[in-house]
Amino acid sequence: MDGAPDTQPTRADAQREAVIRVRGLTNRFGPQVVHENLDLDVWRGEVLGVVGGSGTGKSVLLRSIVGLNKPAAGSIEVLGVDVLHGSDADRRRIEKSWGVAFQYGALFSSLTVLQNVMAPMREHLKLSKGLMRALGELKISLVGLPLSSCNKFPSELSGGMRKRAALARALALDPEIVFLDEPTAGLDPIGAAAYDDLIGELQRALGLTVFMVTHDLDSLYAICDRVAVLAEKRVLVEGPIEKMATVDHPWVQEYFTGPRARAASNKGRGS
Ligand SMILES: Nc1ncnc2c1ncn2[C@@H]1O[C@H](COP(=O)(O)OP(=O)(O)OP(=O)(O)O)[C@@H](O)[C@H]1O
Repeated sequence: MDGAPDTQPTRADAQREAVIRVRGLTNRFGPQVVHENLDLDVWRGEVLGVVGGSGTGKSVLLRSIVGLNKPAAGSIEVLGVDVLHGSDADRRRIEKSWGVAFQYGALFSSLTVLQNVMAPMREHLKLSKGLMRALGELKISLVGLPLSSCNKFPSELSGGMRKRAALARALALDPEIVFLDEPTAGLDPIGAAAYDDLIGELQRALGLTVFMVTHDLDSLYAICDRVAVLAEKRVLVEGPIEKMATVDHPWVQEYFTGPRARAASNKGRGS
């Protein structure tokens, strides 16, 4: 490994549309530098898996893109809008184009599932209550939750159901891009596989672009079109998962060629 980022644009890249374009991103917390000069493109319609060791800044990257963390330097464009310096109107417009499901759901605990899903509609759309309710129920069905869960509070749901409810809320405004932070963390293997299937199905049916922070090798093999590895404060390497085993870097080697990776790879190929 010569240490150079393996992110040189190819001719195929030039033909794809970057719905997210991150350039020269630097994030610091006091003396700690989390990202330094990080570049990343996310292509329309892909499922991108963002991986890396603990503390490499996967969540900080996600939070920077959706405007919840102010970087020290760099630029971030989502659907052509400058997320860091755009006008308030641009920001509101762009916020309607994405949905975010955080690791622990981050649902409003005092609202029911349906009220949670309706919350972004109340904020961004001028719709009658009846219409919001109908759309909310539709999103709840779409993620495979029974309609009986509409009137439950988050504390009355299982962990897996909470994740689905968070996904329903992320889909509330018919977004083009969905951000998922460790969507299968804490789920049992069957629940995690079912959640992966759901994401894959929704991505295809709705034409979503999915930015997924994950540690889950099964998810990477099952649904990700491309993987971006965060290491050494930047995107060290990106590309199809098959490429990762050839990358000469200790963390990448350990992660992508260990026994868990081999098992996930076999599962992903259906063998
Ligand atoms: N608001 C903050 N204030 C100070 N430090 C922070 C803040 N947010 C994140 N950090 C630090 O930035 C680093 C990257 O955090 P981040 O949560 O992005 O890591 P991660 O790659 O998602 O890790 P994990 O896989 O363990 O979830 C960590 O060292 C974390 O402590």
